[in-house]
Amino acid sequence: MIRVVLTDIEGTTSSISFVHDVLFPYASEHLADFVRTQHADNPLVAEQLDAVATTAGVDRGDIDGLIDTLQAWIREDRKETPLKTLQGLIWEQGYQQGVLKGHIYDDAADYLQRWHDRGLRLFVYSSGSVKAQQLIFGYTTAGDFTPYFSGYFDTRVGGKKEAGSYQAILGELGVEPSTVLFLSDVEAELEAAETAGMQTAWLVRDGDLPDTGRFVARTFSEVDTLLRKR
Ligand SMILES: CSCCC(=O)C(=O)COP(=O)(O)O
Ligand SMILES: [Mg+2]
Repeated sequence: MIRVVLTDIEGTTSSISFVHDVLFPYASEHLADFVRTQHADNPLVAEQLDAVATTAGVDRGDIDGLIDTLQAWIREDRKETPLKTLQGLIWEQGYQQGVLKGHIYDDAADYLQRWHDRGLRLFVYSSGSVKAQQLIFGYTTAGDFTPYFSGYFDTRVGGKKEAGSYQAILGELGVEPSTVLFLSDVEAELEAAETAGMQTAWLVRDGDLPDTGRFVARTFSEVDTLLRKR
């Protein structure tokens, strides 16, 4: 029986276009100013810049080079943990100023609440940092959804296409793998979760439905039919 729902964000609870056409451009626009004003005073920012310098082989004192690297990573949609941490800190300002409002599909909003109220435990696993996850769900156009979640996981447990990441999450949750349903729009992530023993549902929000042996759903309402059966 499924007792835990672990959900992806982009393409699953929230639209890809919100992330790519709103969040990423906002981070790109404010990155240089944010890094230049914060890099000396904020230890968390300094730590991320250390990691960018190491990963990219850029001199740590070359702030322009580090900013150029981060801008390239945003364009390439790289899931690098220091970029994701910095993006979360930059988006925080936008959400707090009311410039950003998180997108959540109506059906996701509806069923996250219903599943929580039915006693299922809900967790997030996204490439966005835990802070970014709490912000997108804390400041949605439909209100604050953070009370429904029991916890959040980001790339600090590992990449989303690696089975080891799901094993690490299972270790932290302390539950049987088959009691967890992982929701995502990316097949390689579903495969990794299945390797770790989780059940999965593939959210296909737009376009043709794939011909696959996996459970495929357009909406969380369709996922609910699976939850009620298993
Ligand atoms: C937490 S909102 C921003 C999402 C993000 O930065 C991203 O890269 C999308 O990753 P996901 O794993 O949710 O597809
Ligand atoms: Mg996704």
